[in-house]
Amino acid sequence: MIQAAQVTVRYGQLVAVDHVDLSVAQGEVVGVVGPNGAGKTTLLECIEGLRRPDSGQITVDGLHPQSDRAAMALRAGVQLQHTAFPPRTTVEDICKLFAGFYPKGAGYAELLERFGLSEHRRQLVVKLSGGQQQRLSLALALLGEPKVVFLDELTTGLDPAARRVIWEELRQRNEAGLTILLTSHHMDEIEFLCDHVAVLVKGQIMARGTPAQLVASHSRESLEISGDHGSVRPALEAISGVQLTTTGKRLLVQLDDPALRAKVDEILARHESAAVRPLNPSLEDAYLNLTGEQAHVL
Ligand SMILES: Nc1ncnc2c1ncn2[C@@H]1O[C@H](COP(=O)(O)OP(=O)(O)OP(=O)(O)O)[C@@H](O)[C@H]1O
Repeated sequence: MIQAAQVTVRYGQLVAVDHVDLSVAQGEVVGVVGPNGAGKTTLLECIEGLRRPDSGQITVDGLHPQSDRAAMALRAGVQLQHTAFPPRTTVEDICKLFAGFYPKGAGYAELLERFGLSEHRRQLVVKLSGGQQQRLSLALALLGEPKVVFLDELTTGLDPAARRVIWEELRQRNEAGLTILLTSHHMDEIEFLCDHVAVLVKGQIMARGTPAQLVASHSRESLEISGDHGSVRPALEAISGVQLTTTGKRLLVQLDDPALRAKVDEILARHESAAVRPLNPSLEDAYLNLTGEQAHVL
């Protein structure tokens, strides 16, 4: 459905997207994750046809995103990271306007109901809360029953219940064949929705795979120690390959090699005042390890 080959975008001296290859099969859900400024939005804008890359080739369902714009608009739905709505329009006005763009766009009432916006249909769009505007922009992206949607920071600013509704809606549409390319900073969202993930750092893809593959290859065995961890710290620090991070009253212990666990356990057994909890490896751990340099800078 989406083929991007060697896509490069420069803003002056900055290479925001650097020879990126990305392919998304029909019916697949792919997430692009990465630190702020990694180039995710820029890459999506190129695939959506909103920005021309300096070099590289992109096709979406066999179309060229920029030269086949009219045909693209009928097949692809887009939710931008920020959407500016016209100031004097109501929710219903904007839905009617968008519905008019598509042959199958009339059924917006159901989408508004699904996304909890029915009661706001006569309200000015600019008076919606940030989360409500986000839900509206997602409803508008789905209005034309597209074959593929591009969702930039899908649920940023949404309350937990709204996130669940949106995840379920997308999952159902994906099961019915919708292809989804999204960006998100929420690893739980990526794990819930995505078949594949690409990790973008400084414009380059530095890892890709299923969420489970990324967890298996890039997360480290971790333990959390609460209680009296001050006394145990020096002994753990002395083990090469053990990383310690203090988070509030807790000590996070990460092992570069699972074989170090026996040594760590031996030390912990001598310090009974320290309460130990093993942490399940997660996509967030894998992400932080992959983008460690950026996490460190922050
Ligand atoms: N129009 C622009 N002109 C100049 N530089 C830009 C422009 N848009 C983005 N950039 C720069 O390009 C880099 C990539 O930005 P981009 O918005 O694609 O990152 P992102 O991964 O989407 O970030 P975020 O997670 O913060 O949304 C950043 O360093 C940004 O400052």
